[in-house]
Amino acid sequence: MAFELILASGSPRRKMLLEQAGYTFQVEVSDVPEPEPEPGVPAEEYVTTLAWRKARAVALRRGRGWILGADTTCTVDGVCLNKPVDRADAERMIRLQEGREVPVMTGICLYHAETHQWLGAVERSWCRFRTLSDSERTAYLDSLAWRGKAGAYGLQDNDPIVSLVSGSWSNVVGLPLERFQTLWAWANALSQRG
Ligand SMILES: Cc1cn([C@H]2C[C@H](O)[C@@H](COP(=O)(O)OP(=O)(O)OP(=O)(O)O)O2)c(=O)[nH]c1=O
Repeated sequence: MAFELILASGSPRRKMLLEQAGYTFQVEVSDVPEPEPEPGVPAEEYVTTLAWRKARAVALRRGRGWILGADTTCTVDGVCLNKPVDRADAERMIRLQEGREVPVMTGICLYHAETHQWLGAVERSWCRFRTLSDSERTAYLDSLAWRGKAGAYGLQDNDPIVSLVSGSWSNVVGLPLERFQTLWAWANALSQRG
């Protein structure tokens, strides 16, 4: 028997990934605040904490089912690059990443609304950002393709400015499907045990 799954996310990429992987689920956006990490907080801890908060917020509202929260960030020299707030912020992020290999982390949390049991995981992949000419950078910023995406880019957009070097593709795009599959199997086993 499959248990109820709710995706606590407004990310169209997370919904797409979960649908393409064949899961049946509903969507309810958490809308929890996403403050920048405190100095010294490792990116892994930051994304897993936010994933937990997103899942828990929806769990407390709904009161039943398994709730999936996730959070994605890119890091450069330990600094998290989240979703750019505007064009200048996107440019700052792109300049920081150009010519470098950048780790991308997604934390996920499955939170059971009835028992308050939860399972968490974090995945890391590496992307390479090409060095851009001034006109390429301007054209990219003009395209607005950076909007709503951590690190100001979308690997799924197949733009040659970014390529996957190692690790999971789905992790970069917002949901590490391999990790999720394992957590979901655990969640189902927990629910079956009662
Ligand atoms: C690095 C990268 C991120 N992203 C996206 C995935 C996430 O939607 C977003 C990171 O922001 P998040 O804060 O993780 O997620 P979100 O605000 O979009 O959705 P919610 O909090 O409701 O779950 O960046 C891509 O689509 N492609 C990429 O290559």
